[in-house]
Amino acid sequence: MKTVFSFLKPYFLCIAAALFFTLTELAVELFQPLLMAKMIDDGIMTGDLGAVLALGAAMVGMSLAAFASGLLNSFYSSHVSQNMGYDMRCQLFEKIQSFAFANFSRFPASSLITRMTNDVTQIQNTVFMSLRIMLRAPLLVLGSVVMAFIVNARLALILLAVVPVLFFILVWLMKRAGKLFRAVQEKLDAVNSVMQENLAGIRVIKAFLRRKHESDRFTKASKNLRNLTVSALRWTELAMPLVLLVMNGSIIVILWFGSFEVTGGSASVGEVVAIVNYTTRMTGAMSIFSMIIMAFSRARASSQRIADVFAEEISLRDGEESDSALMIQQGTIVFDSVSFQYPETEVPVLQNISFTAERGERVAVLGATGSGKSTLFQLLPRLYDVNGGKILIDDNDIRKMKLDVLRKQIGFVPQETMLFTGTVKDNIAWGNAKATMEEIVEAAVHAQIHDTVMAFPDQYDTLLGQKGVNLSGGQKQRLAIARALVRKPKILLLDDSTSALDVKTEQKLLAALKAYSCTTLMITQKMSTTMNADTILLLEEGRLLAKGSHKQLLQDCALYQKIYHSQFEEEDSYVQ
Ligand SMILES: Nc1ncnc2c1ncn2[C@@H]1O[C@H](COP(=O)(O)OP(=O)(O)OP(=O)(O)O)[C@@H](O)[C@H]1O
Repeated sequence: MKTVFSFLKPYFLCIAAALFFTLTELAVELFQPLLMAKMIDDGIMTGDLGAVLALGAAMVGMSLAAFASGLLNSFYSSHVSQNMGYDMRCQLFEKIQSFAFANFSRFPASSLITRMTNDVTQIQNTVFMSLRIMLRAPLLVLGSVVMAFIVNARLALILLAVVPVLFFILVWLMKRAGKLFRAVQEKLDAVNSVMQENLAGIRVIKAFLRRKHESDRFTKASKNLRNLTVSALRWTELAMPLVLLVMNGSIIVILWFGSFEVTGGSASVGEVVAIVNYTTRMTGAMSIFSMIIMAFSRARASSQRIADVFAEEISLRDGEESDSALMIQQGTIVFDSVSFQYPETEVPVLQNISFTAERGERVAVLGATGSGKSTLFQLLPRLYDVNGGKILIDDNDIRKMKLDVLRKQIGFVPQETMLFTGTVKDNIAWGNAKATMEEIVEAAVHAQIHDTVMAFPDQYDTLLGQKGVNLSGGQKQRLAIARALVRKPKILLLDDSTSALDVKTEQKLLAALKAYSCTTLMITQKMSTTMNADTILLLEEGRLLAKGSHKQLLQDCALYQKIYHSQFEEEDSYVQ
């Protein structure tokens, strides 16, 4: 719970106010039975109407004070819990944003979503309850025992014997349930994960008629969640009946001994009534306490899960040089004996890759599927760091550059196009928040999407659905390219980003890119694209098999010749 306490620190004064009003409310509650006893013994038993009225008026006044204190306590409790939850979510979001790709392999997206939503809510609810009633419950129990001693010490001894035993049983239950609730939250992650995959892949699921299969997967995950929650709740639900049994038993014992005390003259009727009243209040408080145990044990588990995210060490260090000399001026890229393997795998994905891409050069990256092309691209904006060798941009090792500086000047169009809910304009400007409308249109024109956008009913204000569902594959790709171009990048990375474009549109797009004089690396499978590149890198199983111009490779590289002939023969056979 250390994490929760650190988030509560800024609200120290509000917490103090909430506790103050809890104590006021509690003081009134504890004095009420005392006044009642006095009213019975000094007013009702003696027939003194004046005393009854005076004590009655005092009781009404105190009840109003308790009401006002309760309201103010609620106000401060919700202020603290909601703001603390807000702070926690914002800081979690910031932390997750700073995660490197390797960190995400330890925290799947579904689990991070549960942590940011459900886990924070569990903590918020518990903080609210704690400030509102949790403190009140143990204090009411303690206060009741003390007041019972003031009223009649002999009868109060019964309570003193019962309360500690009950308290230890409740704490034991809480610890046991806590472990189970951590597992419950993990099962909730699993349900969210299935749900997330289903929503993202709904088209494939329908197309492959896999609804039944997916329903079964969801049912299985939900059943696991239900079963574990039920076993966790069994422990916590044991608490309430246990409290009621023990406390009601205590009342019977108090009445039994009380009757002897009253007969023997060592206790008054009012005293016995007051002690029974305190015991009833304690029963209520203990019942609330047992209910809160469930929330508390769950919040402990949630707090640990949130602490795990905060404790996660970011596996990618930001460069320390803020020197403007380390800005990208030219965009010359040097890969110097670069090797790389993913953190979770044993096998190197790239081995000893060396090449240079001069300013404004167009480099085509070619290779079989799984040969490491996308991985090579991900190393440039430092989505991962190299394991061996180094990457230089304008002679600066990219690990020394500030991540912001580096990424700002790279236009990256990943293989899987990612668009956001919003307008076409918003989606292009996403690449450069400061872009003017002219710059947005200019980028769209160069990306060959402007005419298509102008044909939409609302043109640049046309709303795109989630992930751009209302666009074709080629339209999405061109919008993603426009988003990269609006940054006016020094380096442009196109990861198979023109695969859905016809040859004519692709050629127009490549010609338009000349206006940017950026160094362009493009992964492609199309010979028509490769032929126009200044340099071609041919990858095979993570190694750089050949590099050179189309002419050179066609002369010297057997694999390149094979790819070339296979594609052109294929095209010829289509023509025939
Ligand atoms: N996040 C990852 N974690 C572990 N291994 C990965 C990860 N991403 C890719 N790989 C592995 O790295 C190798 C290279 O993958 P990469 O995506 O770079 O290939 P590619 O040449 O771009 O393939 P394609 O043309 O199919 O996109 C593959 O064997 C792949 O299984």
